[in-house]
Amino acid sequence: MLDLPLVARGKVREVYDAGADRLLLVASDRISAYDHVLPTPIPDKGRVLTALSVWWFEQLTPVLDEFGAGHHLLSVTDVPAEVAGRAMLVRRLTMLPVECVARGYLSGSGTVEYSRTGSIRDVPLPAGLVEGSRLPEPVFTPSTKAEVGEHDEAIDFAAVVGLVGQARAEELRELTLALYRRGAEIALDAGIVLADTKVEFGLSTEGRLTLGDEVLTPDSSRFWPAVTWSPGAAQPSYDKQYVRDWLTSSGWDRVSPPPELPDDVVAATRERYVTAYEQLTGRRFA
Ligand SMILES: Nc1ncnc(-c2cnn(Cc3cccc(F)c3)c2)c1Cl
Repeated sequence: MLDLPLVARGKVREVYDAGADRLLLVASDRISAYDHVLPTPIPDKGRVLTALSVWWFEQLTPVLDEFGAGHHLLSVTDVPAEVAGRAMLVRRLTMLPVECVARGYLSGSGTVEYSRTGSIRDVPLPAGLVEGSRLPEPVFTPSTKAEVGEHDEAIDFAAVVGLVGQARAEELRELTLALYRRGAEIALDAGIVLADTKVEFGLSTEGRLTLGDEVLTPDSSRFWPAVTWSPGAAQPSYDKQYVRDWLTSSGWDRVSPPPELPDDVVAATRERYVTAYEQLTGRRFA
């Protein structure tokens, strides 16, 4: 354990107080599936997802610049040795109470909402869309942060205005959609469909809108292999499908504590994370 005060613990990540208006975001090798954290770690998952976040911060800086916004990353080397490579030293922000989600494809809760209302939030959609369909335009589908372990609660744009004011709400929507569009374009060039993503923003001590948290990772986004994309059914997850399929085949009831993963599923899943990183960034994962 790090000798820093723990600020927050998620399913697969922790946040520590690094003093002087700084935090340490640590990504573990834990993997979650069907809302359960599995007992078997995926070696290097934390390091791959941290390296991917760092790379996305670099790729998305031009978009942030357009909006006069910044990002919170300070360093990945100025971190304790025991978490080297899987920790980000970041500026402490005053986080805005909105989970900013952009969807470019219909899936999960989006499909449920669409099948009930023919739209997603306040955005009417054409008829005939199915699970996995690409949306005519990406849609901003915000939610409020739930307590740890709970699901985020979908909210509409008016509720975002209520939380952060009209101008800030419009800024969050436009910036979230711009970041998603740029990320989806880069990902598709690398053979990965970025179906949706969740980003979080905060205000820096100077009051500047700042992109926080992790960015465009397979844990904060739906990654689908482009080659298997076929609307009409649930799309296979780029990184978690081996785990999901094995858990289903194991007979696990999805309620009792999940079973250990076999070595071959662990190895194949590790390879998916490494391959996603190398395909997206064009860099070898060390
Ligand atoms: N730059 C920032 N300033 C202030 N607060 C945060 C912050 C706090 N929590 N989270 C979400 C989270 C990230 C990882 C592990 C968790 F358990 C929870 C983000 C950040 Cl990133």
